[in-house]
Amino acid sequence: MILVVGGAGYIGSHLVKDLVMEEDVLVLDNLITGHREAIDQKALFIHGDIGDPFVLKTVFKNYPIKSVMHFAAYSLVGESVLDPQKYYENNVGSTLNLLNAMLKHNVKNFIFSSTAATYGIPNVELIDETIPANPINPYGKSKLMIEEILADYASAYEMKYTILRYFNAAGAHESGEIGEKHVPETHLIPLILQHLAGLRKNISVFGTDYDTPDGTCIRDYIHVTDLAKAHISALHSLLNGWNKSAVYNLGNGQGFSVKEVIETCEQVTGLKADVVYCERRAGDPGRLVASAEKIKRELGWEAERNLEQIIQSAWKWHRNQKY
Ligand SMILES: NC(=O)c1ccc[n+]([C@@H]2O[C@H](COP(=O)([O-])OP(=O)(O)OC[C@H]3O[C@@H](n4cnc5c(N)ncnc54)[C@H](O)[C@@H]3O)[C@@H](O)[C@H]2O)c1
Ligand SMILES: O=c1ccn([C@@H]2O[C@H](COP(=O)(O)OP(=O)(O)O[C@H]3O[C@H](CO)[C@H](O)[C@H](O)[C@H]3O)[C@@H](O)[C@H]2O)c(=O)[nH]1
Repeated sequence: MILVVGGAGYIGSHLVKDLVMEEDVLVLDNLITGHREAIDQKALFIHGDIGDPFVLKTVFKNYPIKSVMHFAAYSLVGESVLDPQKYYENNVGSTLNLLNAMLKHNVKNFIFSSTAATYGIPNVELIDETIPANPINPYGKSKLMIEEILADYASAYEMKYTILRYFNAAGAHESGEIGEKHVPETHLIPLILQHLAGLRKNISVFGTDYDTPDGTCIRDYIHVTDLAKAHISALHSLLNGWNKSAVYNLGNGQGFSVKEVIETCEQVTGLKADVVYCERRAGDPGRLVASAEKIKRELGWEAERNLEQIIQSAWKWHRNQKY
């Protein structure tokens, strides 16, 4: 059985929907930002918090967990600057509880949701895993702290881990049943689509003076189903002992500016966006694009869906929402 912590959230619920096809899955989630109805019915669900040692004891004593996938975290960069305590408590403190409970119950395989925010503002075209981590906000730092703890736990306690540093997750499940539902929503693609669906007056572009061809920020958007598939590859590799502990970027290797994303949303939907140009948002690097060559080389995974397919799947889901 695989324990998916945070499996009621956006990315976790997409992974669960695919993973239940091949494994028994137990979801542990406190539903603080997740949604009960997003959890596939074939998965078991425990409503609880990894900060609670009793919950962890119950889970690890009563279920034959062979591996843990850990999606649970707070992940709003701006909020992490205003309230770092909240981020270090949950993303570091509670995650440490989880790791220690795993050790106590002799569960040694761990897959961790990390982020491109660990790189900070690297001044390179393509970011590969040799670029030194240098996070510039408490969110990115909280993720890097766990990465470092994992390296120490792996050498001291034979824990095996895969760290997956996602770039910009987007898109929805092909079934149209689940999609990106953050409250509040801060991510670019869902905000544009909510605007085009008539739920927001306009879409803001944060900054037009970046050192990029059209002056707006460039990001690497990766389909949530491609992310789910990478987790399943990582799981196979850990369970079959194919690979050592490792850190991998997950991206498409292609960058799109904010303006290009808006244009692609317009093309996909056939609707015209009302765009408002604003000041830069604090802490946004101008360009973040992954090299995902390492995971392709070592695990054979690569992203299969492009920006247009990401937006098409997201739009299919948005149109069915009753807000
Ligand atoms: N969305 C992105 O673009 C992106 C990019 C890089 C990394 N990530 C990371 O991926 C992971 C998932 O992101 P998401 O967008 O699906 O977020 P999300 O908020 O939708 O999902 C997080 C889930 O974890 C649960 N949770 C939080 N704290 C918990 C706790 N202490 N105990 C139990 N459950 C808890 C929440 O209720 C929620 O269901 C996060 O770790 C995030 O930092 C996301
Ligand atoms: O209304 C908006 C919202 C966003 N943007 C811009 O669109 C780009 C993408 O912004 P998102 O908020 O969608 O995503 P981020 O790149 O800020 O952050 C995402 O990727 C990061 C790593 O790169 C972290 O992991 C983080 O958790 C995850 O949400 C940025 O340039 C942002 O300035 C706008 O112009 N207008």
